[in-house]
Formats: sequence, C-alpha cells, structure tokens
Amino acid sequence: MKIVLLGYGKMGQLIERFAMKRGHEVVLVVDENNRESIEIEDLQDADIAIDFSTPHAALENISLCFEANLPLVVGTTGWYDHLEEVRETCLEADQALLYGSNFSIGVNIFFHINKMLAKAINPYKQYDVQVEEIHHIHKLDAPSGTAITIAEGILENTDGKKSWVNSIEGSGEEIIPKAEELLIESLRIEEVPGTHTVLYSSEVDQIEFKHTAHSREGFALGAVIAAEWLLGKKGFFQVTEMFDFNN
Ligand SMILES: NC(=O)C1=CN([C@@H]2O[C@H](COP(=O)(O)OP(=O)(O)OC[C@H]3O[C@@H](n4cnc5c(N)ncnc54)[C@H](OP(=O)(O)O)[C@@H]3O)[C@@H](O)[C@H]2O)C=CC1
Ligand SMILES: O=C(O)C1=N[C@H](C(=O)O)C[C@H](O)C1
Repeated sequence: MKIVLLGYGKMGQLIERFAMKRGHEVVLVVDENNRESIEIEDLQDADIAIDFSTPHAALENISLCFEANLPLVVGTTGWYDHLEEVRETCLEADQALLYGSNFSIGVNIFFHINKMLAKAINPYKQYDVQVEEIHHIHKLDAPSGTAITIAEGILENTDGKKSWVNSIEGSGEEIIPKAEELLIESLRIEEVPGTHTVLYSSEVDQIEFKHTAHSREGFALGAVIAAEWLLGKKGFFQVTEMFDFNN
C-alpha cells in the first residue's frame, strides 16, 4: 500500500517502521510544519491515510481525505464529540473511515472481556465500579479515548451507571461522582505509554482488571493492520469490527 501519514510524532514515526516492515511504502508525511501547503492533488497517488495527529488536526485531516477520496484510519483521540457528524458525512459522501481509541490486540481483547465482566457483576449491587487511566505527561486529551471506550462498555452492561465523569489528578478540581455516574480517574505520569484499570470494589473485596502497555509498538502495528483491513472497503468502521472474539 502507498500510505500518507498524517501526524509524524511518536506514533507516526513508529507506524512508518511497521508499515515498511510489512512491505508498504510511505509516500507522504504531513505534520504541523507542512500541513498548510498540502493540496488535494498531493494525496491522490496514495492508497490510504493514517492519522495520528491532534484532536483538532484530525477533524481537518478527515475532511481533507474525504475530499481526496482517500480511505483513512484515525488513531487520534479527543475528537469523539464530533463522531456522529463525521459518521454522517462519511456515509453520505460514500467514503471509508476506520477509527479506534486503541489499535493494540491486547486492548481489544480487554474491551471484549470488560463488557463480559460488567455483565457478570451487574446483578451484584454491592460492587461499585470505576476506571483509572495513566498516561505520559504530553497527552493532550483526558480521559483517554481507551478509557472512554472502556466506560461505554461498562455503561452498556451495568444498570446502576448512566454516564461517566472524569477527574484529573492534580487539576485542582474535585469531582465527586453521583451513584449513577461512573468515575474515570486520569493520572499523568512521566513517560507511561498507557495503563488502564477497571476496579470493582465492595466492602469486603476488590476486583481489578488491568491492561499495561509496555511500549507503543502494539498500537502502531495494529494501525497498519487496520489500514490493510480497510483497503477496498467503503463505510464508517470501528477498530472493534476487525475482531471476532466469539469464535
Ligand atoms: N488509537 C491508538 O491506538 C492510539 C492513539 N494515540 C493518539 O494518537 C494521537 C497522536 O499521538 P502521538 O503520536 O503520541 O502524539 P505526538 O504529539 O507525538 O504527535 C502528534 C503529531 O501530530 C502533528 N500535527 C499537529 N498538527 C497537525 C496537522 N494539522 N496535520 C497533521 N499533523 C499534525 C504534530 O506535528 P509537529 O510535531 O510538527 O507539532 C506531530 O507530528 C493522540 O491523539 C493520541 O491520543 C496514541 C497512541 C495509540
Ligand atoms: O496518547 C496516547 O499516548 C495514547 N492514546 C490513546 C488513548 O487516548 O486511549 C491510546 C493509548 O492509550 C495511548
């Protein structure tokens, strides 16, 4: 595949390495420095684009790829308030977009088991649940996209929780969740690549379900595999649609 990389930071550079290892070619790299000078024609030789940029840039990049008729994988998080309008535009314009808060296989297994766990614990009202996410100090968004996906999986399967609220450690803002609110606690620590924990606590015990990324390699490889999966398709997809864990 001929790939356009939108965003060439920590993730973009690693994705280039994995793409080349799998026999693909990076034909264009776009970052903040050259974004303004990029024209639709610059994208037209490529087969697919992969965006790991910033929440604001991702929305602009999505529009650019739709205009250029270029299928697009979006790994950037922090733009999900606009998800519905992007989905509508994508489908109306007959384009192809796959997005995901986390492309690692481990986290996608975690997403699946998280829902099963929530369903299993749901009848036992003595347990309260919360989500914790830890990331590096450079991260622009909170809570993490992964934590939002985890929270959505819990909300779908837990009668007592209706929405999530976010508390950022050290922000000075005290968040006291109501009983029907699921707390997502965000911590920012040095260079942590991404750790997510679901905690179920009762008076007598605690169940912890945790995923720890040791590096960003799983995310980057997953993004390249997602691009391979998307090629030739039309529509609006989530990364979870690539997996079938029930077989
Ligand atoms: N879904 C997943 O599996 C994962 C998602 N992520 C998400 O991916 C995103 C990027 O993460 P990461 O690589 O760590 O971040 P970095 O800050 O390391 O890189 C961001 C890149 O985006 C570039 N950029 C800024 N504006 C634009 C623009 N208008 N067009 C194109 N590129 C632009 C920056 O350019 P410059 O350097 O010139 O400023 C930089 O190269 C984040 O939202 C993060 O949450 C991260 C890991 C996994
Ligand atoms: O910004 C990051 O680094 C990460 N972002 C994604 C998220 O917001 O969930 C995925 C991963 O945890 C790393």
